[in-house]
Formats: sequence, C-alpha cells, structure tokens
Amino acid sequence: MRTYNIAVMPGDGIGTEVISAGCELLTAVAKAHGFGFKFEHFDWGSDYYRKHGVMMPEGGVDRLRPFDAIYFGAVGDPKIPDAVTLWGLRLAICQGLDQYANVRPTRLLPGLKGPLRPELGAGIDWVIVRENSEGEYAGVGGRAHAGLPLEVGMDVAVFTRGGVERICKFACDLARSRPRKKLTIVTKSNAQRHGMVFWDETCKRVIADYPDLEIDWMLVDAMTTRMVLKPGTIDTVLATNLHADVLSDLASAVAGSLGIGATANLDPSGAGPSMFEPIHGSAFDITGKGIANPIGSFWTAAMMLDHLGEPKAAAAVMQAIETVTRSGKVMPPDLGGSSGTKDVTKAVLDALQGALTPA
Ligand SMILES: NC(=O)c1ccc[n+]([C@@H]2O[C@H](COP(=O)([O-])OP(=O)(O)OC[C@H]3O[C@@H](n4cnc5c(N)ncnc54)[C@H](O)[C@@H]3O)[C@@H](O)[C@H]2O)c1
Ligand SMILES: O=C(O)C[C@@H](O)C(=O)O
Ligand SMILES: [K+]
Ligand SMILES: [Mn+2]
Repeated sequence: MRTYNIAVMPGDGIGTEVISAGCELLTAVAKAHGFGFKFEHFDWGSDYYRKHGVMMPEGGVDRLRPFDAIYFGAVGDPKIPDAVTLWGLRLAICQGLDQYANVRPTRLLPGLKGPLRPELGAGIDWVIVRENSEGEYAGVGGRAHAGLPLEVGMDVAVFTRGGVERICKFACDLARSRPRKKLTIVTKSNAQRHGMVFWDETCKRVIADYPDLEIDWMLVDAMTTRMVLKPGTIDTVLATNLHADVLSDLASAVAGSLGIGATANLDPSGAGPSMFEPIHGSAFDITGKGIANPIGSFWTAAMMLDHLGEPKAAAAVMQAIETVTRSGKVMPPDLGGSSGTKDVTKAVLDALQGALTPA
C-alpha cells in the first residue's frame, strides 16, 4: 500500500485542536482511497520552549528532511514573545527547508456569504503567492544603543535576484495553469525605491517569458481596495513576504473568516518536504473553548493531498467541506453558527463518507 510519512506538528493554541481534527480526516480519506499515512508527532512549540529553552531541538530541521510532508498547526503563546516563537519554529522550518513559495488560495465556499455584497463575493477566486524566504522576513537588522535615548531598531528587507526570479516564475506558472491566465504583481516601488524597484525590474524580466498571461501591477495599498471593491478582477497574485501576509488575512476575511484560509509552504524543487498549515495563528482568545473552525486545516489537508499526488482524495476532501458549508446546518461561530470543532469535524467526515457511497 502507498504510505506517506507525515511529520505532524500541531504547535500551540488552537493549532493542536485543528490539527488533530485534520489527522482524523486524513486517516479517513486515505482509507477510502486505498493508501495510508504514517504520522510522526512532533511536540515542538511553546510548551517545548518552556521545558527546554528552545522551540525545537538542535538539528530539528534536518530531522524533518526525510518526511514526505509536514502538517503544521500554529505557533504563538501569550507568555512568550511572538518573535521568539515565530522565528524559533515556523520561520526556522520554512527558511531552513527553503520552502520559498507560499501558496494561499481563497474562494467563497458554497453557502458562505462573507461580508461583501453577494455579487462581489461571488467574484472571489484567488490564489495569493507569497515570497516565503526573504524580503521583509530576511531577519537582517539589529538594535543599537540599548536602553539609551538614542536606541534604534532596524529590519532590512532583502530582495535577491535569484529569490525574486524564482518566486515570479512560480507565480507565472501557477497563473498559466489556471483558466483565466491572469497575474497581478503587487509592489510598493513608489515609496521603497531600492528593494521594491529591484523587485519590479526583476519581475519584468521574468514575465517577458510569459506573453500568454494577462499581467497587471498594483501598489499594495490600492490592492486592498481592489480586493474589496472589485474582487472579480483578480485571479493569481504575487506579493512580497510581508505584503502577501497582510493581503492573505484580508482575503480570508472577505471569504468569510480567518478560520478557513489554507496554506502550502512549498519547496518547488522537491529537494525537501513542503509544509502545510492553516493561515491563522494560535488564536489565544478561543484556545481551549472547542470552537476553533477546522475548515482551514481541512482545506490545507486537501492541498497536501494534491501535493502528494492524490488529487482524487484532495477533491473528495474539498467536496466534503463544500457539502457542509452548502447545507449551513453545522457551522462554527466564526461563520455565524454555534457548532464546535468536533461537530464540524464529524459533519465533514460524514459528508466524506456520503460522497464515497455510490448513488
Ligand atoms: N503560521 C502561524 O503559526 C501563525 C499565523 C498567524 C499568527 N501566528 C501567531 O498566533 C498568535 C495570535 O496571533 P493573532 O491573534 O494575530 O492571529 P490569529 O490568527 O491567531 O487570530 C486572529 C483572530 O482570528 C480568530 N481565528 C483564527 N483562527 C480561527 C479559527 N480556526 N476559528 C475561529 N476563529 C479563528 C481568532 O480567534 C482571533 O480573533 C501570535 O503569537 C502570532 O504570532 C502564528
Ligand atoms: O507572518 C508569518 O509568517 C506568521 C503568520 O502571520 C503567517 O501568516 O504564517
Ligand atoms: K498557521
Ligand atoms: Mn499571517
């Protein structure tokens, strides 16, 4: 039997709640489609940090290399600085494994209304490509004059020719694979006259090889308004690490909730494993209440199945999610209902079984 080795890392807060739901779903769909998963559980995260003083052990990234994929929850703890937790785990893994392409699809799922007027909401069918290895997240910078009135803090955004070229090629190929063959490149080169101008110049060279694509450019501030006011004019979007981080939370919100957004952190070279996670964080405000929406982690599971070469299983998961959202009977609080994580999970599992039963 085909068996995939998955590193499961729930992390912190609601990460643990939605990833255990996601593993249940993955187990069920694999069984139905004649393959298997071998899950190895990693307890790295903020509790690990409290015990060991680090978010993951030394050599942690290398321990992840042999896996077929990583299924990740979220990281972040109210008692530990966010920069320690994020850099100690998520960024250490994404950057350490050179998962340079972060892919974030957004669509208005059937039955969901979202905050936009129906004729606008219906136009949401986007994929945001986030540069995931450098830019504003390069980690270059520092502090000086500690504690003095002169104190300074700096983060330097780093754009390399190789880094921009590879993500732009990736976004162009993705746009080409979608029916509308449309790409929007987001920038801020009016204000950031070095790195962002270089981003534009480098992207311009890459897109010359894609004459079949319809390409436009947007300044990031104006992009937020286009997402809200003219969502149907957008298809594939390329943006820097930070710009895409912000735009993708907005994308999830206009599609209904941060609880449904899915992410793939891909190493397109295939040299190492890719990592799949819902886009949301550890959500301190709802941790432990049993109400976290697991749909983002299910959609993420579908992305992982596609990546592993199991498109039928991936489609079955999406179909099950859509059966549940379409019926609207079992909805979590962030989507206007009152069902908990377990109820939503059960509803999706039931829909999965139903979808598998021959008519
Ligand atoms: N990739 C990651 O691991 C990741 C992503 C984002 C934030 N974070 C971290 O998470 C912590 C909290 O950050 P934040 O509050 O800005 O973002 P968040 O995504 O954790 O939460 C923002 C809001 O969305 C709600 N929400 C998020 N996911 C939900 C779900 N599945 N179901 C229902 N509601 C949901 C939360 O309750 C909260 O009100 C911070 O430490 C931050 O650094 C980590
Ligand atoms: O910016 C980050 O990487 C953390 C989080 O906001 C995310 O989107 O994964
Ligand atoms: K996450
Ligand atoms: Mn984010």
